[in-house]
Amino acid sequence: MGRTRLIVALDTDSRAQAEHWIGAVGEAADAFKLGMEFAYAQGFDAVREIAARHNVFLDLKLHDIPNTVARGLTSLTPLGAAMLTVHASGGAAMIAAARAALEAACPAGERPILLAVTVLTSMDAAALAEIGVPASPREQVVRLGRLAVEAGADGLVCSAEEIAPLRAALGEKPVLVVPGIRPAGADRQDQKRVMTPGEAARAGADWIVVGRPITTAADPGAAARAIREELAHA
Ligand SMILES: O=c1ccn([C@@H]2O[C@H](COP(=O)(O)O)[C@@H](O)[C@H]2O)c(=O)[nH]1
Repeated sequence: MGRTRLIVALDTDSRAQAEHWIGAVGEAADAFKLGMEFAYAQGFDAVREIAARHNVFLDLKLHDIPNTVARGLTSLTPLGAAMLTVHASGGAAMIAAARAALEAACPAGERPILLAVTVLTSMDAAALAEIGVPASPREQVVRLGRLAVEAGADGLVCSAEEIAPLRAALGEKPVLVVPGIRPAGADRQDQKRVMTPGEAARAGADWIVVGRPITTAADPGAAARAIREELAHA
């Protein structure tokens, strides 16, 4: 097995569906992602219960003024998630406040990994231009990635296309978590910046995040195991 680990995104509003996917995928997943859809529908007790049994990436993408993000993260830490997200575009002060809040809320060495989402993998250059950003996704990801890591983020969420430029700019230390993963021939759906699991692994992803290619498969367990095989042989 290479260094790249698999996070399966449990994008559902149903606890029963999430538990079914967890059971089907089993040890093929290194972690499970819970996001807005699950947390808003099922509440944080359900998140806590799953995090007590599994490695959980709680992807709520906080984006607000520094004080509000800091206090929000403080409230999330008792849930036991291993990784939490904020938007890098919230700025350096917000990210620094997020890091300080996690350090204050958790014993040394036990805090969740703080990840900053750079440019959503559903966005291309045209989508960035629409919001007034006259840069390529690659340029914007490196700009925001540098800002976030210098402000205290432990890692970044980016597409596989930006792994090499981020490593060149920031070295090996930041944890790179990579959604926008599609097995060869799979539908991109709303994702714009995509690569296959093997390509992302060869590019140096620490983690890949895969949702619908696994959860909508006829056999989610087999789909997850096939991705693990691809990672192992990358
Ligand atoms: O830039 C981002 C940040 C987060 N995500 C999340 O990853 C999964 C991807 O799901 P797929 O079904 O494999 O497309 C999903 O939970 C997103 O919220 C992302 O895609 N891009």
